[in-house]
Amino acid sequence: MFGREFKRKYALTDKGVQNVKKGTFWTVIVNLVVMSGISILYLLMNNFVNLIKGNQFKVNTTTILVLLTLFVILSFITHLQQYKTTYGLVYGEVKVTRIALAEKLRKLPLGYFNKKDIADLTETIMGDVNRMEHVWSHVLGYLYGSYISTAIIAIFLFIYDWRLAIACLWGVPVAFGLLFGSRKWTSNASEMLKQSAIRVSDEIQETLENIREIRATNQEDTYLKGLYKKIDAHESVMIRGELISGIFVNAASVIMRLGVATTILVGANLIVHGQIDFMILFMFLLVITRIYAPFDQSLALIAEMFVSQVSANRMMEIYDTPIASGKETFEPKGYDIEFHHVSFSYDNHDVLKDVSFIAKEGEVTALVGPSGSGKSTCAKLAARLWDTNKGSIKVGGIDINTIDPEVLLSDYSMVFQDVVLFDDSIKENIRLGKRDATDLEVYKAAKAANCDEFAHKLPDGYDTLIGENGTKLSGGERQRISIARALLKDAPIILLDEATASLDVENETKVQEALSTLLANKTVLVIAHRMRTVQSADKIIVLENGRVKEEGAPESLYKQNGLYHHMVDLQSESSKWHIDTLL
Ligand SMILES: Nc1ncnc2c1ncn2[C@@H]1O[C@H](COP(=O)(O)OP(=O)(O)OP(=O)(O)O)[C@@H](O)[C@H]1O
Repeated sequence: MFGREFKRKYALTDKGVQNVKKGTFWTVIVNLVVMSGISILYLLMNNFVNLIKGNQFKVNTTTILVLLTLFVILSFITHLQQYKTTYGLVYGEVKVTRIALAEKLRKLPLGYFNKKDIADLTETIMGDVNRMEHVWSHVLGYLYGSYISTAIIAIFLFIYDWRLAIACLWGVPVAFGLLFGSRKWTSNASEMLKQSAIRVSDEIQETLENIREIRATNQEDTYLKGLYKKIDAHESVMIRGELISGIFVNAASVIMRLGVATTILVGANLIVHGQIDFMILFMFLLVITRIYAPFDQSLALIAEMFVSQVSANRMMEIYDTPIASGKETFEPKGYDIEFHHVSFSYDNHDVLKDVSFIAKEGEVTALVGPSGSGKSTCAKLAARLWDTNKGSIKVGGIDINTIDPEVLLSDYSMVFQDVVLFDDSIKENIRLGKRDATDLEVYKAAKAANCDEFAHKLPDGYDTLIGENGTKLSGGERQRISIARALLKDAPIILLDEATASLDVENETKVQEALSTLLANKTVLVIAHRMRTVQSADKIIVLENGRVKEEGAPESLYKQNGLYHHMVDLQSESSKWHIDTLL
């Protein structure tokens, strides 16, 4: 009952399954103890009937008082245990699950995030885990405990009088059958609700992120109208979902309660024919109230369980996605990067086709080519941010697909176009390059990347908080922090994707100096649109439509009169034109 399938179905950890087992056990005990209270009521009623008939009490009052006291004590202890095991332990499960999901996401290949949007993943870690928390604490133990205790009580009832037992219990399987039959509708409604909630939060996120552009283009009304439309749609889906589960839960509850009527009918019939006496019917009616009580609550819980299945499936999908794994040691012979017939596509969009080249250690290799030709993709593949579809990439003779990405990346310094900064101080953002770096090392790298110039103008210098993704800084300042980070890391492989694109000429010259110290004797792969930044490279690879079109040293390549030649000429033409028109 509580095996692997159960664990997967409710996205539980091993400890979580153990806790549900404990919760179930104590729910069974609670239900049986409560049921034993009914025997005391039965004894009291029996005494009362004897009193009316003018007979002696069957059980004396002291015994009944002792039983009552025992019942109260047992009830208190068992309810307390049930509370502790069901509600208390589950909070640990929530924390462990959130950490496990975040840890898994950290190890997933970038391709996974291409298919999922961030609002969706946030909804899983926060919303879905919250929903499951309620199922783990309030539903599973209670439901499974009620199944088991009812089965035990049903066996006793059947032994006592099978006719009354059937009259009393027939409604239970029918009500549950109806709910299980409605599962498809409730699950669909829940999935639709989740999707519409994600659409609303996506829209809100997009509006907030692009607020400047929306204002600049006077699109506030259009955006707000779109948002209101999505909120309205979400409300309708929510009402429809509540209605569907409400209809089925109430119908099931009514069916189950019909059991009271049939028990009275069958019991009265049996009394009339002298087959049972009134006290037996009375006992069955007492038992019914206790059997129905947990099931009545269970009907609503089952509906919640179906709905929660959507959340559990979404969590399991993250758990089940294979991570980019590999060996934990990386001992290459040198740091040459070799692309061997590499092909790659994002989903079904072919981007690189049979690309082969070598970026040698101690040299600067530049990737150039028209926009969209696959330059950045090559850099991302070289760092195993994505895995190749065909061919291989070797560093120092070792296929990088066989190395754990985290281990591999410790040998890379990267400065990409889209700089990522955290809402922390400038100093801590730079220290990300080398966790154990001293303040002095951080300042040295910062100075080399020309961060001094802007950091000293800020109120708290290097301790100034820079806002989410560095919103309080300019593009060039953000890029200099990213370069300082790379300088601090000082790894043997350097990937620079438009590293100095956001800098003005003065800053670019200074940062280039710092970069040239960093680049000495390393394997450097540079992507640049501006041809003058790659003219000092040792080798240039020209990409066109995902294929290597030309390859060689800048001067000899220029002489070939091919695409590179054309690009260099075009850029010097356009810069002349730009200056002329400005003048
Ligand atoms: N994450 C992604 N998901 C889907 N397609 C992508 C993704 N990243 C890039 N692409 C597509 O892959 C192709 C190559 O992109 P890439 O960024 O490698 O080109 P690039 O040569 O670096 O371009 P640019 O010079 O404009 O930066 C483009 O058509 C782009 O639309």
